Parts: sequence; C-alpha cells; structure tokens
Amino acid sequence: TKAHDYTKYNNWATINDWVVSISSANANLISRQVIGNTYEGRPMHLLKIGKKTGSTKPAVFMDCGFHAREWITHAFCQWFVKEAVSTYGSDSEMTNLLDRMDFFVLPVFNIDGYEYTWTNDRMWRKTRSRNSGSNCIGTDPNRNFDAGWCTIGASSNPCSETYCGSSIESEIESKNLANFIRSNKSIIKAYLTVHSYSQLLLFPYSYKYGLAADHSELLSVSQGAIAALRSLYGTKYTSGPGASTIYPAAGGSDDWAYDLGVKYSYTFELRDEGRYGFLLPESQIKPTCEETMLAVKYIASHVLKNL
Ligand SMILES: NCCCCC[C@@H](C[SeH])C(=O)O
Ligand SMILES: [Zn+2]
Ligand SMILES: [Zn+2]
Ligand SMILES: [Zn+2]
Repeated sequence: TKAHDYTKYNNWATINDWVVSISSANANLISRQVIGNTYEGRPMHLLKIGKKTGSTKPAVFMDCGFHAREWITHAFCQWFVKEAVSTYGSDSEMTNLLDRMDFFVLPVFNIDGYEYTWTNDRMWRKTRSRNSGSNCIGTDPNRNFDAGWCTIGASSNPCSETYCGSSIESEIESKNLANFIRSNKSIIKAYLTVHSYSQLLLFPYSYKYGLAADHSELLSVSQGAIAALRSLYGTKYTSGPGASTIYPAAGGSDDWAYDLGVKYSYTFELRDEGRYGFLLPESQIKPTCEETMLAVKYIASHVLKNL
C-alpha cells in the first residue's frame, strides 16, 4: 500500500494500515477497536484517544466519511488524530481535553463507498448494499437513522441519492454505529459528524422545522465554533438548524443522536462553497484541517466546561 500522508488523500488500505500504526505507536493515548464490519466485510475501526486514567471519562464521538465522495472529511479525521497525539503536552487546550475526556474517532464510516470512489466512481455518495428488486445500489446512510425516518428530504426509491433504505438502520454500517452509541450513551456527551461541502455547522433538527429544546445553547456554541474557525484563515461558515439552514432531511445521525440524549450534536459541512466541491484540491487539506481543529476544540472545551 502507498505511504500515508496527512496532506494527501489516502485510500482505504493506507488508512487501515495507518490506524494500526498510529495506535501501536501511541499506546499511551490511543486504543483501537472494531465496531463491526461493512456490507462488503471491511472492519470499521474506531480509535479512542485520551489519557488512560483507568476510570471511564466523558467522551466526544466523531465520525468521518458518511458519504463516500466527501474525501476532505476522511482527511480531517486522520488529521485530528495526528494533531491530538502530536500536540498533547504542548498545546494546553488539547492536553486538558485529552486528560479529562476521550475522543472516539471513526475515520471512515462508509468504507465500501469510499473504496468505490477510488476504483469506479469518484462521485459515489451512498453505501454499496444491494437493493432487492432493483438494479440500483446503495442507501444514503444519512437518511437511514431513526429520526423521522423517510418522512421528509429523503426518498423511498432505491435509485435516489437520498434513498432512506428498506428500514431504519437497514445498513449494517448504521446499525454498527447506532449500537456503539446506544451502548455508550451515558458517557458520550457530544456527537460530531463530518461532511462536505458548503462551509456550514448544523445542529438539530433537520427532520422538522421546530427548534430543539437546547436550540439557544447549540446556536451560541456553533457561533463560537465558527468564529474560532474563521480566526485562522478567515474562512466563513454559517451555522443553524439543519432544516432551515441547508434543507429538511429526515433520518440523519445527528438528529437521532440528539433525540437519544446526546445534547451537543453537530453536522459539519467542510470546504468549499462549490468551486471545487467534493473535488477539493490536496493543497487545501492542511488549511481546511487546521481551521476545523479550532472549531472541534471549541465545542469539546464547551462540553468539558458544562459537564
Ligand atoms: N442530518 C442532516 C444534516 C443536514 C444535511 C447534511 C448533508 C451532508 Se452531505 C446531507 O446528509 O445531505
Ligand atoms: Zn455528506
Ligand atoms: Zn454535504
Ligand atoms: Zn496543526
């Protein structure tokens, strides 16, 4: 497999090797587990990053690569892990976060789809599961969760890019993620799911226009987070509830996590605003990841202050 490079897009084989090497090389801060396999049988590796204290710590859960073509997101999760271990001990904010919390990082949620974008179709979005009775393949995993499932902004047509699936958590990938979060919901205080593109920081709800109970706090934290992001290179984000800020979309993992009780639930839409879209040049990986680090740290620090 090709050598891993944080400033390039790495294929899954390279990422998979990286998961093993970075966790082995930083056993004091990183542990690795598999939360299940994908439809095509690839292991979904989850990294847990934080100082090992022997006792359970509150945690932030972050996933990347829900949608296969959103390559900058896979790059960000790798960048986050690298930054965490390389700035622990030097960056006071990161050190404090890792001493008192854990970060669960799922670098690639939709592995089958990601592989497919490398081998066949760079613009693939969905999973690669076979739909009975149709020649069309895949479900939109971000319409597949138990949150107003398939009521709005989703399609029951397997050929649609926003196909909600044959049932709630029909995708094994969704089931694996949901099972992990359900089993750990008492410690998971924040859920961050990283997508691209549009430069948005979204929070519940997308399955309805009604405001979340924690709307004002979620809004103010999102405003602080995008201000932190903007402080580095001036990149402008917009934040707000999904339904009114981007479009109504039921079945999302963020809405589901929020209704499960994970209060700080956010969807990131990273760079850019459409010039390159999903084909963001590798030259923008570093700046995109560095600025996004500031937003993630802002949210995590707020969570820590409000435990
Ligand atoms: N849970 C819905 C959050 C808002 C939509 C996010 C975008 C990311 Se590509 C989508 O899933 O269409
Ligand atoms: Zn997406
Ligand atoms: Zn998107
Ligand atoms: Zn850095």
